[in-house]
Amino acid sequence: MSDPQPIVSARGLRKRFGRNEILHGLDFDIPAGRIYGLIGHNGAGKTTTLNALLGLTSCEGEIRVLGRDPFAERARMMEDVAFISDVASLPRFLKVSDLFSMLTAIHPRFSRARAEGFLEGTDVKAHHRVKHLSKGMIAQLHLAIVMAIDARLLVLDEPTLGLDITYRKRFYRRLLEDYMTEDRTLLITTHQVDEIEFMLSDVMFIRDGALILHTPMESVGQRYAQLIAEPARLAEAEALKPVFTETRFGQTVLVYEGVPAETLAPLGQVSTPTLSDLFVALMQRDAGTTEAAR
Ligand SMILES: Nc1ncnc2c1ncn2[C@@H]1O[C@H](COP(=O)(O)OP(=O)(O)OP(=O)(O)O)[C@@H](O)[C@H]1O
Repeated sequence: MSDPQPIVSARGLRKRFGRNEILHGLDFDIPAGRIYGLIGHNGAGKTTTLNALLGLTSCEGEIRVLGRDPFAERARMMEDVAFISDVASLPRFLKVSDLFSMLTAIHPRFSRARAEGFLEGTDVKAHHRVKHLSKGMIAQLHLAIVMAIDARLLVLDEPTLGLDITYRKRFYRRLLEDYMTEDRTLLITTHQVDEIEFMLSDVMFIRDGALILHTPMESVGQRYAQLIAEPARLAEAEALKPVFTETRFGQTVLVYEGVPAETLAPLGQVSTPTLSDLFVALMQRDAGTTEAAR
């Protein structure tokens, strides 16, 4: 059963480092059972947002995770949360078996048997030291640890950094097929938007510390349309006020918000923008013309 209470709830979330305001008052809810992508450029505030909801940094405004204040009740909250930053974050000097012992000691919902079961048939053995594993083997170990933690909220910050495309794809497929249930919620940040688009239920775009898009994936196609304009109809296409225009290989590509596909169809080839196309379009749009989705 999905929980009607949001798993994460933020109101007016602000973060300052000295005189620099990094997060400018974020408002959002993440309901249970959803797979959220938090997407933004370098320095946009993704990690700071994750740190705020993991209780790793104090913030102004209000934030609740699983009904708790993450900063004040971090230990209790983390019993139901799994967080892994990037694959390089595993302690390199430990043997795999020692790592599992450590995790057994520190995480009440870590199942050693499940992690070991997951590694059966891979090249990663209990006696291996992390520092002697290849990046691909580390990815398998990383995934085994993630899958062995029975968490209600799983937070992944650039989880596949440095991995080749095969391992990245495998990582996400196993996560989706073998881990996700309607009682679990996943929040993931990555720069490789195309690779997670297939699994997301919702997306948030963050730019310069502000949410400029927060929407379920199914409504992206209702709100946005992309047009490759026929050259003869370009002036008409531009008159419909695209949010973004770009020339690619001699073709003019325009992205629209709130313009029906039927209106655009006579002017060229219409499609729903991919998440990466939408990201480029909305990130380059003037800051004053964007607005959060809900
Ligand atoms: N401890 C800190 N002290 C001062 N400024 C900081 C600190 N941590 C982050 N920042 C600044 O806050 C801004 C947001 O950083 P953050 O790490 O949240 O971005 P990000 O979206 O995760 O970027 P990336 O994709 O590069 O990881 C950056 O300008 C960064 O320089």
